[in-house]
Amino acid sequence: MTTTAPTTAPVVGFDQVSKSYGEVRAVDGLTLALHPGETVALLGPNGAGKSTTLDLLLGLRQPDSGTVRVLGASPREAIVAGRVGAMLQSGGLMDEVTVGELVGLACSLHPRPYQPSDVLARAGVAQIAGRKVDKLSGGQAQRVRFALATAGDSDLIVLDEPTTGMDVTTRQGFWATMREQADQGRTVLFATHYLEEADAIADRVLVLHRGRLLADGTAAEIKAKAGARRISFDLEGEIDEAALRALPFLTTVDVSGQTVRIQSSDADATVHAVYGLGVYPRNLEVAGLGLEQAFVAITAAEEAKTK
Ligand SMILES: Nc1ncnc2c1ncn2[C@@H]1O[C@H](COP(=O)(O)OP(=O)(O)OP(=O)(O)O)[C@@H](O)[C@H]1O
Repeated sequence: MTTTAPTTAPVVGFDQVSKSYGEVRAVDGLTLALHPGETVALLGPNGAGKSTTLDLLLGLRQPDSGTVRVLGASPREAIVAGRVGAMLQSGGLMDEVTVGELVGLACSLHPRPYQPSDVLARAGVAQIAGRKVDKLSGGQAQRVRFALATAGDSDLIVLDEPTTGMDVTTRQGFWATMREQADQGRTVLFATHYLEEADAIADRVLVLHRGRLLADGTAAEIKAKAGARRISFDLEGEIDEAALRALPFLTTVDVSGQTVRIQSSDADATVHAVYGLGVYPRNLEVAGLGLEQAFVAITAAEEAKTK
C-alpha cells in the first residue's frame, strides 16, 4: 500500500511554482507536467534554476508559492513510498564504509528494493564492492551515486548532472542503463550541461532561463524554434568581407581562409544575397542548427530581451 494516487496523475506536476533566495528569483512561475516513460533533459545556463527545480521536486526545498506534486502526492510522500530515486550533484557519500555496504544499506531502506548484487552489477561497481567509499575516483563515486538512485523499483529517477566526471565508456554504459529504465515505463529527468547528451538521450527537452521555461519540446522542435540555419561554402576568389557582414538576416559570420561559415535566420535570402555579391560559392551547405547552437541562440535572444 502506498499513500500515492493512481498513476493517471502526472509523474511530476509543477503548478505556478516560484522560489526565491532573498532577491534572487531562482524559479519563477514554473508550470510543468511530466508523464510515465518520458526521458526529459533539463537544460539552462549557470544559475538558470535547474538544481532548485530538482530540489523542489524532491521536497528538499519548499516553494514560496504554487504547488509541486509527484505521482499525485507531495514530494515527501512519494519519496517515503520509494517511488523516486535521485542522484544529486552534491550528494556526499558516507566515509568509512565499503561500496557494497553502502549499496546494501540503500537497498535495505528502500520500500521496493532490488537485490544489492543486481544493483552493484547494473551500476558497474561490482568489482569495487569491497573498496572504501572515500577511496573512489570521481567517476567511480558517480557510479556509486547512480547505484544508490536505482536501489529499488522507483517510478521516477532524478539525476542532477549525472555524468560529470565519467569517462566516455562509463557514460555510454550509464545512458544505456537509463534507457532500459525508461523503456520499463519509468520517467527519467536529468539536468545537464552536455547538450549532445540531451540531444541523443532525451525525448523531451526543457530549457530554463532565469527560473522560467523558455522552451519545451523534442530536441528537433527546440532546434526548429531557434529558427536560424547554418550556411557554409568555400570561396574561389576574394570576397568583400564588409559587404558580406552587412547582408541582412545574418546572426554570425566567420571567414577563415577560403571557408565562410554563417548563421542566418533566412537561409534562402542569404544564399541569394551571396550570389548578389558576385561570389560563386563552392561546396555550399545549408543545415539546421545543432542543439547546442539552438540553445545558445534561444538563451542569447532572451538575454537580449531582458537587457
Ligand atoms: N542557497 C542559495 N542561496 C542563495 N542563492 C541561491 C542558493 N541556491 C541557488 N541560488 C541562486 O539561485 C539561482 C538558481 O540557482 P540554481 O543552482 O538552481 O541554478 P542551476 O541552473 O542549477 O545552476 P548551475 O548550472 O550553475 O548548477 C542562482 O542565481 C543561484 O545563485
